[in-house]
Amino acid sequence: MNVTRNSFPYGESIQWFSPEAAANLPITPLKNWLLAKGSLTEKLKKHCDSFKVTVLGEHLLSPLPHEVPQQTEPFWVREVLLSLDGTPWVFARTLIPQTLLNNHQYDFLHLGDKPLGELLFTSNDIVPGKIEVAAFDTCGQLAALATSLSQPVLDKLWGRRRYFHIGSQDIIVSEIFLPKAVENIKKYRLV
Ligand SMILES: C=C(O[C@@H]1C=C(C(=O)O)C=C[C@H]1O)C(=O)O
Repeated sequence: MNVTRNSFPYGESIQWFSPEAAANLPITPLKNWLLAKGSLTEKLKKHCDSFKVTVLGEHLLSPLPHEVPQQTEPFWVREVLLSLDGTPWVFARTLIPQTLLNNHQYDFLHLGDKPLGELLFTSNDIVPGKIEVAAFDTCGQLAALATSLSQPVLDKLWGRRRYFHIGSQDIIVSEIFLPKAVENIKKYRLV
């Protein structure tokens, strides 16, 4: 894996759509992964012996253009790769409002290689919200990341964005399925 923290952030600005409004959603089983409501970490762990979170970078950053409308203050941005048995399957980018960083109930700043989902899905105060979807071009920044991971991008990369409500604040988690994930999900009809 020859990605480095030097290229962080990798995130790419895109228009997200509600699944109902999205054109040409992929067919199942990939569609089911895009719209699954539970922890992606737990879902991925069922399909490997070794699951790993690799942090590509974490920092207070301004959102990408149009990423968080009406918001100007910086967010804590965390980008990771989720790998199954050494192969990256998912690129994830999470935006955490600064006001939540002072919330001592959740230690977002020191997650390290612990999956964020283990925190988000174990608190009754964190409420999963809507899911949006998007398809990233084969010539974009995330496609370049996949290529650098020795995963040629022959088709659009599908991703989803989920909102997690904590009080009046939202954590925004986007997850893009890399070619190897799509290949295995389709080949073995993984659920
Ligand atoms: C939100 C979840 O956490 C996962 C882990 C992440 C991380 O550690 O940064 C980011 C996105 C998710 O794929 C989940 O498991 O559903």
